[in-house]
Amino acid sequence: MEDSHDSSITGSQEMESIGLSKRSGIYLTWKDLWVTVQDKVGGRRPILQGLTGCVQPGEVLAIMGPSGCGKSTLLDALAGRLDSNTRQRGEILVNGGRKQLGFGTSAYVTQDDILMTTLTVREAVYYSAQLQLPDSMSKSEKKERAEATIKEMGLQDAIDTRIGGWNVKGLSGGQKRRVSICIEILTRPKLLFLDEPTSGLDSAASYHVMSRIIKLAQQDRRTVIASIHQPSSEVFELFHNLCLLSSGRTVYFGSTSAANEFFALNGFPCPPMRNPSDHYLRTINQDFDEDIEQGFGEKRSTKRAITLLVESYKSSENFQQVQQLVNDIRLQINVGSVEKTGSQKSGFITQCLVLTKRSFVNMYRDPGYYWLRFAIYMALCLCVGTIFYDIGSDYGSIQARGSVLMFVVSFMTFLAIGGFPSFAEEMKIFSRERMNGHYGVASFIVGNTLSSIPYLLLISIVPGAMAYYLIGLQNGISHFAYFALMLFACMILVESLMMIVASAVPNYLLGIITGAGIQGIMILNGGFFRLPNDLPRPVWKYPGYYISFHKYANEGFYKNEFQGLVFPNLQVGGPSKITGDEILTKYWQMDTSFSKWIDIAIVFGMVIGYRVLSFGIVKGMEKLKPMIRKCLACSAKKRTDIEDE
Ligand SMILES: Nc1ncnc2c1ncn2[C@@H]1O[C@H](COP(=O)(O)OP(=O)(O)OP(=O)(O)O)[C@@H](O)[C@H]1O
Repeated sequence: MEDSHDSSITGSQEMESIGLSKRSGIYLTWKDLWVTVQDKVGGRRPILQGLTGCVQPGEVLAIMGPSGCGKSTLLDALAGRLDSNTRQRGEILVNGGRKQLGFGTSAYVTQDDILMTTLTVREAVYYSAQLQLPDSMSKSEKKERAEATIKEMGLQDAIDTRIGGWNVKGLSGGQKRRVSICIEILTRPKLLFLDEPTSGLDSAASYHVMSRIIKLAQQDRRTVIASIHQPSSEVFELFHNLCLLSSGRTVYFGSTSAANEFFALNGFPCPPMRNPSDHYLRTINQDFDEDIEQGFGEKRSTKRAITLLVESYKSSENFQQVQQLVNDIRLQINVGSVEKTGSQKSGFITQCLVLTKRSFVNMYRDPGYYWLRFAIYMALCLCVGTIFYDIGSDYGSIQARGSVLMFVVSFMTFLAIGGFPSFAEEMKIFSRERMNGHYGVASFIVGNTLSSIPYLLLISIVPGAMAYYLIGLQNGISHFAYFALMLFACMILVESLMMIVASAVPNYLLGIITGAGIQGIMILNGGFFRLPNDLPRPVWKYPGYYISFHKYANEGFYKNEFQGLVFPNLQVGGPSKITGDEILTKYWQMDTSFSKWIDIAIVFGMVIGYRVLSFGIVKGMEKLKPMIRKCLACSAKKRTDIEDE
């Protein structure tokens, strides 16, 4: 049976091999592609083992195989998105050259639907259109493109339905999948990667979605690669070529129509009335190793069946043809010919405005972002206001004022951490959109900052006023204005701190713990629990004291409250009255040589510093990841060369 392998594949491929250089579109080839990860004992475990293949304009390639066989890894490797802990070896060429796939050239639809759950389908796609499509397109053109794409994906009936999340039931899983696809095909990219585009869709929806994607591919000679789990026979037939993997090895690469013949000739004919793709997957799934029925009533173990098929493919004429085609593409395609379809994206100002608006709407609709916090602040301020009600101006009120202000600086600002889960969700969306090049890091930071200002102002003013006037802190609107402004500055600072944490620690539970820990240290260093002069002095006071924003916030709040007031002095032997300035220097050991406005300016300066730092971290990570991967690939290559010698 094995002798007949070559002849079984001959003639089954309908790949182009002549006149490639005259063709437009994207030719993607990969040759001897290996991807490895570190295993538990310090060695390297291969995920992809020497894969070779190609995909051409107008074609849709299906990557299939059992769960964990490396489908997503192959997609990620081809799209240049592998994790930094993986190492890649082999050659991936775009139109015959080592080109970076940029915005407008390629798009990637991830397996998880990371969408803004508070938006409707129309809003999600339209905001995305505004971000991705160039400023040269009018608003109405962008709207039209968004609506046409929604229609293409069969979502017109759900157009005004919210995507839905933990608090609101919205779209079904399959509809969310289609929204994700809509967003990525808005720019009509020349190369499209789809990770499980039909997961969660029923067979009719899968068919319609895939046939629309295939139409898109053929319309403008787009190149499409999709990993797919369990296509129905109708969907399977839509694909032009199939890359069948098992444990990172190629079992079959060639036209979908010839796969049946390949399996039959190797002794695994597809039984009548069975979906061919189900048959292939069952034949090569070794997770539940069972005997596979071979032709003529014979049975073989799955492992043996896979080895046989892999070896058979390697020695087949089909494999030679694929290699030949990969070489032809490399030699004939003009390296510089990567066309960019929508390479022009919206400008910085448009991105900032759209992101501000989108984020503002999301914050308004997501109760977990600010509204819950607003309610808690109201309750807290009512509590603080009643506990410290009408604080008076006797000697005992000095300590009480200090305590209540410290509570405001530490706990009330600490609570800003509560919005972190919602913020982490927004960061996930940012990461997906950023990976696909929809907009820049700076636009995101500006958008997030501007959209949060109205909510933070509201929280500082309304509950703040309730607490301020119930307690009876220093009279005068300018004093209250300073109090509210400093509270606002502290809250936006904590949010900026959490932005840094989220850039470095994307998991929100870990993020909350990290953020809470950092704030705990800062509170301790703020100069209240241990007065400034009593702090240890390794070099110049305790360094944490200067880094902690609580120091400046405390100073600002205290100066605002105490300066201008006079209290009776009950200390034996002292004068009968004590001024606010004396309290600041003697009791609280604060530096009064500069004004409270300097303190607030320092806090606002820290806000800017923190936001710039998060920009730097995100940018740095983006730059660092490819560098690390490049270095690792180089060292892996050197090691292999040495081993070969
Ligand atoms: N960055 C990584 N670090 C460690 N292991 C990884 C990494 N990426 C992938 N793997 C492992 O490689 C194997 C293949 O993973 P991959 O996600 O590519 O499979 P898949 O075929 O897409 O699976 P599924 O169909 O279930 O999504 C899995 O065992 C996975 O755990």
